[in-house]
Amino acid sequence: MIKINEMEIPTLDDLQFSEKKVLVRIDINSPVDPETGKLLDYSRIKAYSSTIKELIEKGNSVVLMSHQGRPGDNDFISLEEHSKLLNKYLGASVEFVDDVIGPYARERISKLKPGEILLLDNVRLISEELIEASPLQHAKSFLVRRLSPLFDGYVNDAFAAAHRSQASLVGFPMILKSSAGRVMEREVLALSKIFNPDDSPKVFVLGGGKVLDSLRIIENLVKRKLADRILTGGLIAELFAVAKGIDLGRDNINILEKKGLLSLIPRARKILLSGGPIEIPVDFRVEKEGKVIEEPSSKVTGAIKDIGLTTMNIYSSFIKEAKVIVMRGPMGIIEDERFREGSKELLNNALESPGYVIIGGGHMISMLGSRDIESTKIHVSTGGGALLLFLAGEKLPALEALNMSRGVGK
Ligand SMILES: Nc1ncnc2c1ncn2[C@@H]1O[C@H](COP(=O)(O)OP(=O)(O)O)[C@@H](O)[C@H]1O
Ligand SMILES: O=C(OP(=O)(O)O)[C@H](O)COP(=O)(O)O
Repeated sequence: MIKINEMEIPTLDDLQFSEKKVLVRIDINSPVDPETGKLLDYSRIKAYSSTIKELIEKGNSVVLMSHQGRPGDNDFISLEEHSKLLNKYLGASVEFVDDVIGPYARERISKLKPGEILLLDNVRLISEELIEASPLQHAKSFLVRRLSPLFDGYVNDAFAAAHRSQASLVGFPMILKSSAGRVMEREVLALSKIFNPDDSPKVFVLGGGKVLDSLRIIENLVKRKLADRILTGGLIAELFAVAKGIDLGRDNINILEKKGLLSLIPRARKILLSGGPIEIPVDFRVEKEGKVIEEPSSKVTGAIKDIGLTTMNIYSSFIKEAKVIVMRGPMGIIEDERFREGSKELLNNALESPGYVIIGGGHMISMLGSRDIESTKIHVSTGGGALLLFLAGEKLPALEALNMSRGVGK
């Protein structure tokens, strides 16, 4: 049992699943090359071997479930490639089922034999999965009602998605005997141990494209006075620049508008006015007429794709002085080799600094590449938004649902 934040979360040790049929929610949502549609990084896929092997070795049959991307985004793809990689890293057969709750999936699950492993297709193909609702509401979803009768138990190992109150993450623990998986257990225990709110200076490096997540994280960090500096990059940096009254030029404003982000400007402005320790880039690396140039944030005319050199130096000086550095979300469009330098530079400075580094998020983890990170001064989390919200002290719905699940189920 994990006891944390007044919660008691069952682990695999508490439920001792053996010779059962177990639904396992993992998070193998991974960066995708927008040109080829192929996966760019396998870190999350590799992470789940221990949980799956432990269940199989006890004679259980396992059905894996995950999301990939979001409908409408170019990384919203089927999990077929993921199943081949799971097969490779597990060293066991993982059968891909191109269905989620339909008759074929249910038929195949009902015929599972001990030791067999299935991977269902992208759970966000089911529209109700994208609804944020309570565990009890999601317990009544088609997803939960169609699948839960087929299983003896449910394991949630998707720490990286634990901040989402979505059906596959919070509904099943209301019906089935449930536990955290080993990835979830390790992340929660490790982060609770290493993250001491009193350690300072604490520098957060927040970038990426999930601006709503980042705003929620920054509001928590500022409210709880957990950050000594918040260095922004990616789209969140652009939002704060506009909130500060900086004109980023029509191209960049159009991108923010197209993504529905301009309505978030008042929230960003409120954070700035409250004295939040927010740093925004003083220059950007932009693409203009096919060329890559650097422009000061006060005179941007090209399409912003990364932070600029002066900003890299300023941010690096903060990082070098930090006792703890938390990084989530890249500084630029790292899928394009030309716009990786900002993220790479800050990551290198963090790893070379005397501070303790916590890095998370599918894209930022991919920046580690094959670097040897066995050092004791870094924690690589599978989570990005989930990691930051957990560190910021916010309740994670998936953990809350597991806490509520004690005593539930057959
Ligand atoms: N300036 C930018 N404009 C548009 N997209 C950006 C920008 N900087 C970074 N991104 C995008 O952010 C995405 C990663 O964001 P996110 O998913 O929040 O990171 P993580 O996976 O590390 O949590 C990448 O696809 C990247 O292309
Ligand atoms: O990649 C994830 O989050 P992250 O981008 O914060 O690392 C999780 O899989 C959650 O994905 P979502 O943000 O589409 O719900």
